[in-house]
Amino acid sequence: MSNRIYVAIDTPDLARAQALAQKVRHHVGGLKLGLEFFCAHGAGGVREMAQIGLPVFLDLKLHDIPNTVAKAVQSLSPLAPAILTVHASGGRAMLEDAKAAAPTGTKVVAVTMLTSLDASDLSDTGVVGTPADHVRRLADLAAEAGIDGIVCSGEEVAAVRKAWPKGFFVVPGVRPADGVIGDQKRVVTPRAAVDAGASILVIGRPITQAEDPDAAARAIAATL
Ligand SMILES: O=c1ccn([C@@H]2O[C@H](COP(=O)(O)O)[C@@H](O)[C@H]2O)c(=O)[nH]1
Repeated sequence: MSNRIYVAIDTPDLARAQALAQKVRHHVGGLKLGLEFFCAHGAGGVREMAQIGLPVFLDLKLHDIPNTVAKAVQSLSPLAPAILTVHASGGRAMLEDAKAAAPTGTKVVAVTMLTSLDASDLSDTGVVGTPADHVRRLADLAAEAGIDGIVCSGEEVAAVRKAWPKGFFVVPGVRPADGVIGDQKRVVTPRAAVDAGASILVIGRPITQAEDPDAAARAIAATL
């Protein structure tokens, strides 16, 4: 893949989202639209952003009973996103039904453990074991369910790729060495994520909050 960076366009403002995407379009490989954007603009907003000409990653992290998730995936199908997320913890049947409902060209990837969580957060939710154990368990489940790949942090991706060489690994929680970490907890640099086996990197604020987003995207791309 020529450019592994998907820029997270996290804003409810359509004009700002379009302007940001236009600014960085030559130095990223795709646009990631999440809940903040989708709740404000829905399918129409996604279509507007698709006109920029980059692959669209719809990061809606669907998580519900299998029938509801499958119907949601069907409703999103006309948008033909390049990538769509569901939560791995929705379980085997939900993952299987989500994949079955998705268009052929859409990669369905399962979020394992959010990069904003650490070992202590995991324990707060009653999960026993380390983040690496938890991610590995959910990655195995996703692979068995026929999902295309997973979302995990750069700290786990090498181990899961070893067990699932053909998987598609999405890594958010990516920060340049001098970057502001903010609410993320399991963080690696862009270079470290790629070296560990990330298929694509999701990078938001280090680009979108930079004084010059295009220069920030270009500088990160140059490290890869
Ligand atoms: O585990 C996850 C899953 C998704 N995300 C999303 O990625 C971006 C990261 O934005 P930054 O500004 O680079 O922190 C954001 O849209 C999240 O919803 C994640 O961070 N971690």
